[in-house]
Amino acid sequence: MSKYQHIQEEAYKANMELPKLNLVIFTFGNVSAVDRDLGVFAIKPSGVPYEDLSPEKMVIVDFNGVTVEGSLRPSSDTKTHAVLYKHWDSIGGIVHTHSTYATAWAQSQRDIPIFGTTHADYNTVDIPCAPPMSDLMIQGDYEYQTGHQIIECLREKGMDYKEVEMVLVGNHAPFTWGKTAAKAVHNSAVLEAIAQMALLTEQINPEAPRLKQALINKHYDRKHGIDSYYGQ
Ligand SMILES: O=C(CO)[C@@H](O)[C@@H](O)COP(=O)(O)O
Repeated sequence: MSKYQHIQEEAYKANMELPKLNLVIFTFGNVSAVDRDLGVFAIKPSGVPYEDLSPEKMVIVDFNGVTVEGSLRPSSDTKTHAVLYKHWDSIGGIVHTHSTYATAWAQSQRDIPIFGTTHADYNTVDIPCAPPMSDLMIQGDYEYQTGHQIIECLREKGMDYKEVEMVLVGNHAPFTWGKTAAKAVHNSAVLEAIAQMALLTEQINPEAPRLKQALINKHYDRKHGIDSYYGQ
């Protein structure tokens, strides 16, 4: 039994949720799960269809993106995951998809405006869209630079990765994260729903106003505040 079995199983289960939630077709995404004590994460092998996955096929990689265990090549996005784990020390899982609506906002290079309470249940701000990668970044260590582009985007906007657990990368697609791989998948599904609702909102009313601050605070706080009264 591998000493990495627990994160391989966590990553496997989380990856298998992506097609079930209609967040990917073919091999359009990847999930990873980290073990901070061991300094490694388990990630989907590159280009392997979801139906062919198993826990043992999850590749074990260190925070420099170097394979530690596994015979398959890890996801082509491995270095982006590695950079985020290295810089954000409380995240436990990362998801990358090309889910249709979130990706459409990313391709449009637009933050997703906070139009309604669904959005405010999860975030008090517009979902940030990082600028597209420069030629220099693309010609350099592209996936490593993508990680830094995400970190820099949140830093510039004064956002805390512990509060805003989702981002769009301009011209590319979304990345989400969370305390666990399952939470990161949950955040991907939430992001996709918010992205679809925001697009429809703008189509129905191109002048739709952003949600007023009192409602943003009310909805976020009743779910996440110290006086939260959401759920059991
Ligand atoms: O971003 C992309 C493709 O544009 C990749 O994330 C996607 O194809 C998944 O790649 P991997 O199979 O994880 O290497």
